[in-house]
Amino acid sequence: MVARYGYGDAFARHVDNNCCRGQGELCNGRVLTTVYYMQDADWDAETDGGCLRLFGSQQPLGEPMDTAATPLADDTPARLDVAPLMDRLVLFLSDFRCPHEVLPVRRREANRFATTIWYWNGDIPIPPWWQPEVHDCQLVEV
Ligand SMILES: O=C(O)CCC(=O)C(=O)O
Ligand SMILES: [Fe+2]
Repeated sequence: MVARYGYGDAFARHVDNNCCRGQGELCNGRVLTTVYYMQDADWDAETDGGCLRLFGSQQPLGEPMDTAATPLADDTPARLDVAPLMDRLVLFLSDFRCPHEVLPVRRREANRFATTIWYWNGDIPIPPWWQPEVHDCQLVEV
């Protein structure tokens, strides 16, 4: 998936696969998330925003898992802000262990481009409720 975030765009905190150790109603089979950033090389995260913010696990590790769809806790502190710098590749686990969000883009006229590829567990069928979302399908000149 290629995504373009313009001025003010953000992506609220979420996990890419709301799943606990392969179990749970909302499992969608995603195992590993890879994000590759492609915007202008002069992107300055301090002024332009758009960082990928990574949080700690949404459930304690090493304890019995609640495999029901788990609400995203909003009280765990951010672990790391990753600047979406040109040519940077970020990999993280898709499940409950890696909640994340995209902070708002703060520069007018800016385009934050990211290509996201999810590595899939082929044993898990794509659930009927999960359909790839199409957001803003304009072609953008770069
Ligand atoms: O663009 C990013 O940094 C992350 C995007 C993301 O979280 C997603 O597409 O699920
Ligand atoms: Fe995500």
